Amino acid sequence: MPEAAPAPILLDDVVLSYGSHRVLDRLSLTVPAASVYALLGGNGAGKSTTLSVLLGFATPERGSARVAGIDPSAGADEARRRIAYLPENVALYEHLSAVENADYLLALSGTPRSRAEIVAAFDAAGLQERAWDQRLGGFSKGMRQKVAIAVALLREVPVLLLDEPTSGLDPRATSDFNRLLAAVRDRGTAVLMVTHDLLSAADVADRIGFLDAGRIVEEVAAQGVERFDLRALHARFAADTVRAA
Ligand SMILES: Nc1ncnc2c1ncn2[C@@H]1O[C@H](COP(=O)(O)OP(=O)(O)OP(=O)(O)O)[C@@H](O)[C@H]1O
Repeated sequence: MPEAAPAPILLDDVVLSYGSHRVLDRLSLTVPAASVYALLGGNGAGKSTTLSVLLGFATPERGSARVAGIDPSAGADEARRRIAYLPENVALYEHLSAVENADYLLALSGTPRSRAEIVAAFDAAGLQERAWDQRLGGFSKGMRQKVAIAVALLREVPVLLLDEPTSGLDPRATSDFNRLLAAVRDRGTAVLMVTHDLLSAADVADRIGFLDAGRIVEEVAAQGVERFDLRALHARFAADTVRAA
């Protein structure tokens, strides 16, 4: 039987300190292809640092990280080519239209696409047609995310990293976003989402991990129709955020 491909996102026993402050403390997590992992935790728990390790901006002093089989601390460019990363506020070119942004970003990443392909991806991401040729200046956070996700879809990367994607989104935009994320997952992408938004995590994640002082203290997987026990999740999350405060 052929060996199963390794999960696109792997952290194994990762330790990382800033000075004497141990920020990631033997952190291990796995995100298989075609799944969404929500990483929850209070302020300072180490969520953004976890993304920095995968992006090759921070190097673990112990343990290992792999992005589609690549060690980001040894080959950051190689790893980043396989990642679409959406920071909390997606950075795009304000004076360019949505299509021009996508065209430019795709050319930069070495994956040029035609206008027809770009607008088809916008359509799939739920960006309304009247926005396609508008400058980004007046776009909401939700619209910017749709442009960025459309670019990610066109790059066909195996890994999507998201930092607080639903902060500042209204409930309708949040639910649109969660639907889009589920569609990206269903195309086979491994999605790691760092968030404080428990409801959104419960809505879209296949697995939720609670990060506290740099280590996963509990992991729960979606099960059955209810998926998660929201009350139990909330109590767990509140315990972590109180400890971090
Ligand atoms: N470059 C850095 N130099 C020194 N300390 C850092 C650096 N980056 C992060 N830290 C510290 O590491 C800890 C974890 O930070 P991190 O940003 O990963 O937390 P977080 O879980 O994303 O928090 P938040 O929810 O507030 O964004 C914090 O105490 C932070 O002050």
